[in-house]
Amino acid sequence: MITEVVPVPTVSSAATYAIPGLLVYSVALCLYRVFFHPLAKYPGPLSYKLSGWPLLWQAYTGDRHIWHLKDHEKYGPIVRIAPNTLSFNTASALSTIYGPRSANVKKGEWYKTFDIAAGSYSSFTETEREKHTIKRRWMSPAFSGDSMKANEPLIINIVERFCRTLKPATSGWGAKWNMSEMSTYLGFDIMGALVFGCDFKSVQERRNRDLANSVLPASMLMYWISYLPLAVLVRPLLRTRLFELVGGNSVADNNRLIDYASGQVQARLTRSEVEKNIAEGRIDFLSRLVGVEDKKTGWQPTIEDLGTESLNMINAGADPFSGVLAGAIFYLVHNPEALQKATTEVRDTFASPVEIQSGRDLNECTYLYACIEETLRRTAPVPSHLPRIVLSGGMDIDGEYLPADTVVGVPMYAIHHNPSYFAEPFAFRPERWIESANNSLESIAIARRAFNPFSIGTRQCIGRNLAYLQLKLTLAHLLWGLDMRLAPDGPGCGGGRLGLGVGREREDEFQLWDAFGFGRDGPMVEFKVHNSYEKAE
Ligand code: HEM
Repeated sequence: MITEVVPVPTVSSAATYAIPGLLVYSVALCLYRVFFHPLAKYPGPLSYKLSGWPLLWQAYTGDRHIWHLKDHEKYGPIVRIAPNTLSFNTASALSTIYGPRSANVKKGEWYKTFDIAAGSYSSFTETEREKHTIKRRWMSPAFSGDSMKANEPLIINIVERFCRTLKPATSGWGAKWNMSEMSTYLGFDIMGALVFGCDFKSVQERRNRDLANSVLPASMLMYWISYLPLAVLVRPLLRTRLFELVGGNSVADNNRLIDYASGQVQARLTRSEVEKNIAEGRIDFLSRLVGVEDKKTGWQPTIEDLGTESLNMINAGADPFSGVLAGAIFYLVHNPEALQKATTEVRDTFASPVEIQSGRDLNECTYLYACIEETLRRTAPVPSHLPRIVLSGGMDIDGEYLPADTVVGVPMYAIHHNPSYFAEPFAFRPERWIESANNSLESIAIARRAFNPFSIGTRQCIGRNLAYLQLKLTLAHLLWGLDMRLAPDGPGCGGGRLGLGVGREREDEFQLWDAFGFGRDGPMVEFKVHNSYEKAE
């Protein structure tokens, strides 16, 4: 009997077909992306049009915001920054994309990786609009005016402790402090107290600094990983040992933070426990969220929802505040005239530190407020895009029709340094926010339209008022009690310098390493006790 021999494909014969096939596919894809793609007509470097890898690299290095600014300077208000992504640098695009509830966009794929390791999406990363509306409703009471008022004494207490830690024991200038580090601990202590009701004292004691120090590296890691073209494949690996081995300390840190948050949730699992806590005066944000049912839909948070949300409040709440505080101190010590004006205003307004609290007097510190606004402009904590994806039906932005699935965004650092909205954008000028003979209401309104450190619209920061309160209270207490100056050997730390990288040359610019919350260092600052501080004690 003759048996028919069926040829078995060998590795080499498979490669004979696969390699040319892959080459043809790649060439066809490149040609399509450059010449036939719906975004083909928009300007941008060729490498951006071909693949998303340049964007990923920029996110990985922390330089993305600088690239966006440079690309807009070179190519104009609309730049194609990845095959499917457009960046806009106009106030009109900002309000079209992020402003109205009816805007035909939702949060992009990027968000689906950021905090999924904790088991659920938070109000920050939820991309589905209806689900987000429910979560936002759920969170709102924690951020209400009443809640702010109830929590203010707690914040003031932690801020006063912070000032006492920085205060030198003698009458001269004291030790130098790295204000990025100290602000990180302050931000963590405040959010730890508000969210979990825990007094970490990481400003004063080293024992809990590991947890505080893990927030930013974990966020920076997840920031660029979420831009991986195949991030969807990475998501299931995020909590595995393999990922810890590959990602190193930042992954381990992220996991430790997740475990801490879920431990706190476990401790409050029943509403009756929570009621007991509240009765005993423990009304932390987490306690407000446990066991609450959405009246309109009947939705109730799962354990994972609670864990992710509390983690999100630490990530989203602590670090942006800390970065902005360090930035404000950087700009004040580098701009003695502004420091002098803000200090005089605070000291003239308040006769003693107990008077420094929310209310009319604090609101009337207009120069202090202008310093905060100017810092938020220069050091927006999310310096690049908040990516939004166009939904079915497409949408018009700045007169351009964009089809569904296009990713769009306005990079904050670029628009905050756009001279069409901010004259001399690289100057620290709090005066630009105050009406005067040299600064009309109209030029302030133009600036305001492009100013969006907390984003705008339905997805804008829920902690905005809390963040302003924290910034005002901290700066007012610091300026009231202490004189501050750049440490004599401090120049160079925190600012730009030649050799630090393209766009990082300005010595008087606080350097940001792009992420959600940004990487930073310095300034190195010394403090001296102001007379009236001594009298008040
Ligand atoms: C200076 C301080 C802060 C800045 C500049 C800031 C900035 C932002 C920005 C730009 C967003 C929008 C993110 C996006 O669209 O992807 C956001 C969202 C958010 N922020 Fe803040 N933030 C600050 C402080 C806080 C604080 C203190 C909290 C309190 C927990 C907080 C909680 C949140 C939450 C929960 C979201 C998600 C909101 C939503 O999508 O509904 N942030 N923040």
